[in-house]
Amino acid sequence: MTQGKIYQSLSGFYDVHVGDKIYRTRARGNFRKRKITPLVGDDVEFKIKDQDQGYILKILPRKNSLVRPPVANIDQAIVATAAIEPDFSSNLLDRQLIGLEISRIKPIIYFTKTDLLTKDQWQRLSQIATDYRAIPYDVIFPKQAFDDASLNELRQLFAGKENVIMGQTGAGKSTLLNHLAPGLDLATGEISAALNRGKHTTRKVALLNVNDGIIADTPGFSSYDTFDIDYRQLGSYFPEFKRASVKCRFRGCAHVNEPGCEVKRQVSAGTIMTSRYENYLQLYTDIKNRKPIYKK
Ligand SMILES: Nc1nc2c(ncn2[C@@H]2O[C@H](COP(=O)(O)OP(=O)(O)OP(=O)(O)O)[C@@H](O)[C@H]2O)c(=O)[nH]1
Ligand SMILES: [Zn+2]
Repeated sequence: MTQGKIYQSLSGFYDVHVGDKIYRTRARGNFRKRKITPLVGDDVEFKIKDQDQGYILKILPRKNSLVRPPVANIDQAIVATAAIEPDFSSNLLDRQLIGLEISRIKPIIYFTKTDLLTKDQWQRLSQIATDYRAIPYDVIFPKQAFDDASLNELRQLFAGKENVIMGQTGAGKSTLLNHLAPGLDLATGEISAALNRGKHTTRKVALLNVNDGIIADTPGFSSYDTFDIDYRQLGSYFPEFKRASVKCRFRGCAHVNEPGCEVKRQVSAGTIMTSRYENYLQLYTDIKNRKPIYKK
């Protein structure tokens, strides 16, 4: 039996890396019966069949896993966030951040396409970056597209870790990775102007070795599922709400209609972003009113 890590998954095959060697494996039939799908990032035990082929026998316990993108054992996530083209969406960013908080994966927000901003847009977006930094999140807002300072900051943050890069289709994930590690030469796509939708250049999830770290490039997405959490827990996935809530008058304050709510006070005072609070209320209502999922 040999141990390795799944770097890539394609049509039922899993490429398992052991040092420099790659084995093309399949999962054994009983995984399917037990409804277990191996994920990119999984550490597995497998049996070598021929020289470079094999069967996965066992998936080792996962530290964590994400549904979208489907990866396992991730330390931190680079959230590629378009400043423009497509327009910055605080709702999309906050949803990604909440998903990561739920999975206990550290987010790093990287703004792309800051070079395309007009002066006014630049001021608005760089203020937004500052506000996210205060939450606090690691935020990289490049002065020039792919300047050395931003790339080096990112390289330092992800060295020695297992990372994932995520973000809306067309956000610039593959382009960013190509700048980080020019040897990768990943395909990138022009955004279709007519549809204003990305072309979905990246079709699969794959791990790449980049500057002493591992990174998963992932396909973009256009929508998000709602989260599998209790609506009363939602506030705890907003670090700045969680911090403020110790000063709310009521324990278990939902920060909606309660008097003496510190979160609402800080929204009025401008120390909590209004957009974050609005996104919170919207999600809170969505999750609260969600139809129960009946198990068959
Ligand atoms: N001006 C500018 N263009 C960028 C930047 N980043 C990406 N682009 C362009 O945006 C388009 C989409 O970039 P991709 O890297 O393919 O985007 P992606 O997020 O990997 O997209 P999917 O693979 O579909 O998920 C390409 O035409 C890139 O050249 C940037 O910082 N500045
Ligand atoms: Zn409150």
